[in-house]
Amino acid sequence: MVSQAAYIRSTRTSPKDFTLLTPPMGAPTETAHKDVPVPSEDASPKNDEYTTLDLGVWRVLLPRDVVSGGFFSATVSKWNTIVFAYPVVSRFFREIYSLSPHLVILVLLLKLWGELESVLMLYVSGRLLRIIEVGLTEGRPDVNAITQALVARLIGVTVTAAARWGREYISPQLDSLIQLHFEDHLLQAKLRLDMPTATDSSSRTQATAHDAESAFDSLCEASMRLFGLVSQLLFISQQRSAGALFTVIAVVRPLLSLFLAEPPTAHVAYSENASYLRLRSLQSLSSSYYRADVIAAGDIAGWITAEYHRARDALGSVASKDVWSQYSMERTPMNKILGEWAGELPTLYWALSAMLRPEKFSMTSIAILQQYSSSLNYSLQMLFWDLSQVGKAVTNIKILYEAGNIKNQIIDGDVAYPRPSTDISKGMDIELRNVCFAYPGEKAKESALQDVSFRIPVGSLVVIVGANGSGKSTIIKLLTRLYDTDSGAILVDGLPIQDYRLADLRQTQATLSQDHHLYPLTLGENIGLGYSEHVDDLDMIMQSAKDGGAAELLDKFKEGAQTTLEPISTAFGYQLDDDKHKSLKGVLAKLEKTTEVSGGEKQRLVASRTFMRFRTGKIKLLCVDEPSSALDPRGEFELFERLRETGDGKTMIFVTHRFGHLTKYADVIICMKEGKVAELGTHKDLMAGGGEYASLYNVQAQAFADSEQKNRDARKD
Ligand SMILES: Nc1ncnc2c1ncn2[C@@H]1O[C@H](COP(=O)(O)OP(=O)(O)OP(=O)(O)O)[C@@H](O)[C@H]1O
Repeated sequence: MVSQAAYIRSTRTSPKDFTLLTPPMGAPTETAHKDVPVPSEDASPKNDEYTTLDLGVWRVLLPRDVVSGGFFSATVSKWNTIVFAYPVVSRFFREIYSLSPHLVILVLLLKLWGELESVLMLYVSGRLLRIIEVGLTEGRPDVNAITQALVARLIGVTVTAAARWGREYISPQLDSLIQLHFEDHLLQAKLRLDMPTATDSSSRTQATAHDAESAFDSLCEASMRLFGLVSQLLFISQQRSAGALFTVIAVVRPLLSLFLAEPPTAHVAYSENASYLRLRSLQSLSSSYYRADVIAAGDIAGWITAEYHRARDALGSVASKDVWSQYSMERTPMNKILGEWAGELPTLYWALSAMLRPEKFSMTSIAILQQYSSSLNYSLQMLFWDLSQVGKAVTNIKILYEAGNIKNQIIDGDVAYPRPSTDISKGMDIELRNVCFAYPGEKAKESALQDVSFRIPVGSLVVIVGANGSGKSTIIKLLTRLYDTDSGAILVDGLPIQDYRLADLRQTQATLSQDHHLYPLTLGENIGLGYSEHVDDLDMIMQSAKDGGAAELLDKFKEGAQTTLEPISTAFGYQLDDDKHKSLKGVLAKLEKTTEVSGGEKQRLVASRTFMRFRTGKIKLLCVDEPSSALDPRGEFELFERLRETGDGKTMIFVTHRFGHLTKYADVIICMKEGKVAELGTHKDLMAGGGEYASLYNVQAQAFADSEQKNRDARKD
């Protein structure tokens, strides 16, 4: 543990001074620092609310209030956290109690017994020792009394073992109830998040349902432990052989350890050490994730190893052990020495008592006192540990409940869509006016869309083309309100898109892109969820599968639409030996197996979901974003034809790189370049213009011409 003095000193000196003045064991010396690129001061975040500390390769940011106030400030702040969190903690307990009152009461009673038992055992053991001592001094042991004490002890031990078994048996049932209850809470909280909020790490909830279970456990343990400790203190201070003075002496050591110990404080840690980061990157290249790439690259294993050794040499002796271990290292041996001295106080007490009042002392008294002091020491240490978990538990409970209140960045509108005056069977009228948009946290110099304007009349077929990164998909994401524009406006049927109720708007849109995934559900559900009210309608599902080109795929599987391709895997093995547990390993391999489909087959399933969506009869806008990269040419042709036929009369937007037959049907082609509309018009107009579109088209046309020429030459030969 870091001493309080060293801890406070770190706040008064610069991080660099701190490292030089009081290097922790194994911490870098200045020479070691020279071997590695030291991050410039400017690179570190600056803030009045925290101070920095360098620990090996790590830079640790510590909250200034805790650092300057040290232990007391940390304790007060923790206490405040707990007191102010009372309403939320009481809601937490009420909810858990309502899940199963009898289980909660039973678990609490069993925990309570665990604490009472330690006091009872102190009493019974002391009594047994005394009876034996009297018997030994008188040369006539009191067999009855000894037997009674032994039986009492045996009963106590038996009840304790039974209570422990009961707790182990019952607690998992309550834990599961708590976990499922809060999993449900988090499920709903997460499902209501919009795209920018869900992908924003600052608003993403860190709590898990498992935290609820641990929080309940920590809070109960801490309360019970406190009860147990108070009972022990009262019991020991009432004993003739101990008394109040001994009780105080016995708790000095654990109390001192609390003052000397570094309280676990909130902190942020990161490493900017280039050699360390390089080591981690190189080490990750051995993972299965990169296996295919590393193999495909030829023999780069030698290069990886050599680079790893170079980075390791450059890192030198700078400690890279985890932050917590380094943070917890003692700066001086004084704390340990003081702690050990304090631990000797009970011995000093009984040694002095034996010298000053020999008539009142015996070996039995010494043994009993030692029992008392070690019992108090243990209970206090455990209580401090439990209390240290209470702050974390309270914080986690607050995070769990706050997950339900996270504000979505996309604000819902209140106008119903479609408006009663519009024709429900027709498409959407769309206009973009000077739209600018940058993704949250985007690192590129230019934003994704800059001053984009165009109009798409009801029922048009629009094709958006352009180079990679030119902003095509971003337009689709704004039209489906996955994101909102930074400036400018998107008008839908003449009104700003933000005015409409999101749920209404989404009901009228169908999107198909290569970003869509298969759900870990049945194939039927994967298609049927395009129209959730008919998720079990097998006829409708099969018809949609036919439209999306997935009907043959469903036929391939024994269980047809009931097949689950990627079930959630729960199988795991533990300490399986290659030779001894061959059959078990075989079972595990079978359990882990998922049914694979090809990339094109996956795209057909996702497309079928879109066709299912059309069956709602509410779709007014179809957005198709390059969904056919893995489809064979016939598959792609058929998909586009069926989409065109199905969506006839609706507004349709296709994003594509392939200048195939779609462009010839297009009412308008929008050609994007570097986030701006470069050109807009029909295929004929744009070809005649000889601009960006014509140049992209000609590259593909040339490739076709070349391959045709090759074929002709080959036939001649
Ligand atoms: N989630 C994101 N976060 C940050 N930047 C993004 C994100 N998605 C896209 N971008 C950036 O926005 C710009 C436009 O991307 P967009 O996906 O719209 O291009 P695109 O024309 O569809 O490209 P492609 O043809 O490769 O699919 C690119 O510079 C891209 O790097």
